[in-house]
Amino acid sequence: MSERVLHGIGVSPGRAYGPVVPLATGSVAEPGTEPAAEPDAEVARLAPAIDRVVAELERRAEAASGSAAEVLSMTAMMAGDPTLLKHATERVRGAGRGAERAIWEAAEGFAESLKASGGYFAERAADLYDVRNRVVAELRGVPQPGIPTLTEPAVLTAHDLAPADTATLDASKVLALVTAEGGPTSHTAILARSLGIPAVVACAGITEVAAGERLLVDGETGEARTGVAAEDVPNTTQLSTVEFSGALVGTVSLAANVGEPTGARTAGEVGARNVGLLRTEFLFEGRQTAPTEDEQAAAYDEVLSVFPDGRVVIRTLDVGADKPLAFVPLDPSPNPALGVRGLRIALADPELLDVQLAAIARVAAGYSGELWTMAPMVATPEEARWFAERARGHGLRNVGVMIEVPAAALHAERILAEVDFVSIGTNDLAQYTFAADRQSAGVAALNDPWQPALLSLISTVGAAGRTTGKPVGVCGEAAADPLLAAVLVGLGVTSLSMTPRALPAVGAKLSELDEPACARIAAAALAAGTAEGARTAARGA
Ligand SMILES: C=C(OP(=O)(O)O)C(=O)O
Ligand SMILES: [Mg+2]
Repeated sequence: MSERVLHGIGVSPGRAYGPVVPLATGSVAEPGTEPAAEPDAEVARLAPAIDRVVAELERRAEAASGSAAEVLSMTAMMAGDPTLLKHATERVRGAGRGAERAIWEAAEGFAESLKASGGYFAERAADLYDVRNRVVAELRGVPQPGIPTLTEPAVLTAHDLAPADTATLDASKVLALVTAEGGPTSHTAILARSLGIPAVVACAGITEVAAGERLLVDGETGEARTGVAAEDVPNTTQLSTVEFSGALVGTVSLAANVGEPTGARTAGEVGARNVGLLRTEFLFEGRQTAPTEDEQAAAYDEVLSVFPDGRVVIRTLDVGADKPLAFVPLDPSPNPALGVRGLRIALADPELLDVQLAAIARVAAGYSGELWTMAPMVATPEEARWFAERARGHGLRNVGVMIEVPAAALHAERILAEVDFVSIGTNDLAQYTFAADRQSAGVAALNDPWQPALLSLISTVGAAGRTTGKPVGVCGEAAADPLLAAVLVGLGVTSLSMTPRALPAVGAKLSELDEPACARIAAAALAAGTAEGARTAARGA
C-alpha cells in the first residue's frame, strides 16, 4: 500500500476516510459514424428518446428538494432545449449519421461552445454530457446511467459527476466525493456543500485509484491521500461525537440546527448539547389549520427533552409567499423572497405569533436548560422592539432576532439595544446582500459565504455585539465550514449553530486555535477581494 497524495480543489469542507467506489457513469461507449440506412426512421427515434430523458430528470427533480431540485430542473431544461433536437436532426439529414451519433455530435458542439465561454458556463458542460449519455442510453434501450446503490459507506470517485447523480446521492452512505474535473461552482460542488459531504474537484489522477483502496479526503485543503492505514487516520475523521478540548471552543458555543423532533434526536446522538436554531415550520406546513398551543407545546417539549441541560433557541414561524399556508391569507407575490414573510406575517396579523409565543412560554417554564426565542426576517430596530415586547409580554426571557436582512446588519447596534441577542442567518443575508436567489444554482457563486462583502456585514454585527456585550450567533450554512467558523469567531461571533454532521469538524478546527489566531484569519479573509481570495488568505493566515 503505497502512500500517494493527490491534489485538487477542496470545495466542501470536512475530512473522511473510507474505501473507494469509482463511478463509471458517463462512460457510455461512443457511437460509430457509419451512415444511417433510413434517415427518416433515425430522425423519428430522436424526439421520443429525448422526451424520456426529460421526464426522468423531471421525476428526479420532483423527488429532490432545494438546490438539488433546482439543478435537476435545469438539466431537464437543457435536455428539452429544441435546439439540441434540431442540431441532431440536421446531422442525420445532412451528414447521414445514425440517431446515436447525431445526438452525440450535437451535444459535443454545444459543450465545446460552453467550454469556450469559460467560468460558470464551462462547468455546465458536464451537465450536457450527462444529457447526451442519457439520450444515447435511451436510444440503445439500456437503462440511463446512474450511481449504483452503495451497500457500505464509501468515497465516490469519478471523472466528473453528473448533476442528476450528485442530486440523488445517499448522504448517509457517501463519505466524500472526489472528481478529476469540475470547479468550485460546478454542480458537484454546490450539491456536495448542500448535502454536507466533503468534496474535492479538479483532482488529477483520482480515476486511477483502484476500487476498494482506502482514501483519506480533506475537503478543505483539497488533498486525497492513498495508503494511509486506519490507525494513522487523524482523530478528527473518527470523531463520531462532538468532543474537543481546546481553550477556544470553551468560549464559543457550538450548537445544532434542528428542523423537527427526529432531527433533534440525531443531533443528540452526535453529541450536540445545544440547539442554536430550531426551525418551527415543520409544525405548520401541510395542514389546513394552524397547530394549537397544546400541539406546539408537545412538539417543543419533545425537542427540549433531548437537551435537558443545554440551550435551545426556538425561532418563530418563518414562512411566506414562497411556502404559503392554507390558514395564512397572503397575496400571491411576484417576488416572494421580498414579500410578506417571517416576522412580517406576524406584524400584519399577530394572532398566529401569540399562540406560538404562549406555547414556547409554557414549555420554558418547565425546562431545566435555557430557552431562547427569536424572530426571523427582522429589518429594523422598530420591528425588533415590537417582537421583544410581545415575547416578554408572554413572560419569555432571552429574546432575540435574526440578522438576515442587510438593513438589520447595518443597524445591528441599534437592534441589540432592543433585544438580548442576535443570530445571523448567513443564507438569507447572502441572498439579500447580493440580490441572488439562494435557491438558484445559476447565482450560487454570489451566495458563497466567503464573499468579502458578506464578511464585512458580519463584522459590523460582531462589533456591535462586542460594544453592547451581547451574544452574536451564526446559524446559517457558513457556520458549518471549519475554516470559515474560525473567521466568524475572529469577527466577534460568540456561538455557531450548524447541521449536526458538521459539529465534529468545526469543533476540531476551533480547538486548534486561540482568539488572536482567529482574529488574524478573519482580518486576512476580510481584506481579500474575492470569495476564493478570502479562502486562500484565511488558509495562509
Ligand atoms: C439560518 C437561516 O434561516 P433559513 O435557512 O431557515 O432561512 C438563514 O437564512 O441563514
Ligand atoms: Mg433565513
